[in-house]
Amino acid sequence: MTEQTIYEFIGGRDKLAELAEAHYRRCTTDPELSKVFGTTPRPQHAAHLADWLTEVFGGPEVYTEKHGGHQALLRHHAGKHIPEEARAAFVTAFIAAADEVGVSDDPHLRKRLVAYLEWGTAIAKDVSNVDDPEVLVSDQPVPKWGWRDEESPA
Ligand code: HEM
Repeated sequence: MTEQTIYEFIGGRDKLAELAEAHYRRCTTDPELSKVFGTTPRPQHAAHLADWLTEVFGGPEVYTEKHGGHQALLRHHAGKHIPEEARAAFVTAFIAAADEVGVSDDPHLRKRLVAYLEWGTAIAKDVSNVDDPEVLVSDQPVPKWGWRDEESPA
């Protein structure tokens, strides 16, 4: 039997879309996060985040097909100057959103989600200190995050 991907285990695109929406609501209302995200939601943000998460967690490669892949994601963070408090708040908000929308509390799933978030937010913070998006060049594919350490790029 083929092992389920994290994408399938969570509940596919619909659950990831719910999660992305709940997370993004927190980004524009949380005191630390709204310093970076602002308080006016951008209409496409949650859907694009859901596409990214879909691809990272082993679903269809929709972020690569529709939104420009890894390099595009890096460039979205250029010049945002993300402070450590906001990076940490992003992780906390994502897990709170997962609870809110009823993502499984399976301990291994939750461990892999936190590991992904810590890894991904550290990169976002790092590249956010680059002001010119053109400087951020990547020929890497969108990372895939599996159930085991050796199945992830960290
Ligand atoms: C795992 C880590 C992260 C992922 C997967 C992620 C994902 C994304 C995506 C998909 C976009 C593009 C949205 C669009 O196309 O409209 C984006 C933009 C953005 N991200 Fe992130 N992000 C991460 C970490 C962070 C962190 C830690 C912060 C700040 C605390 C942050 C702040 C922003 C901002 C300010 C934008 C651009 C403005 C906007 O679209 O609302 N991101 N991010």
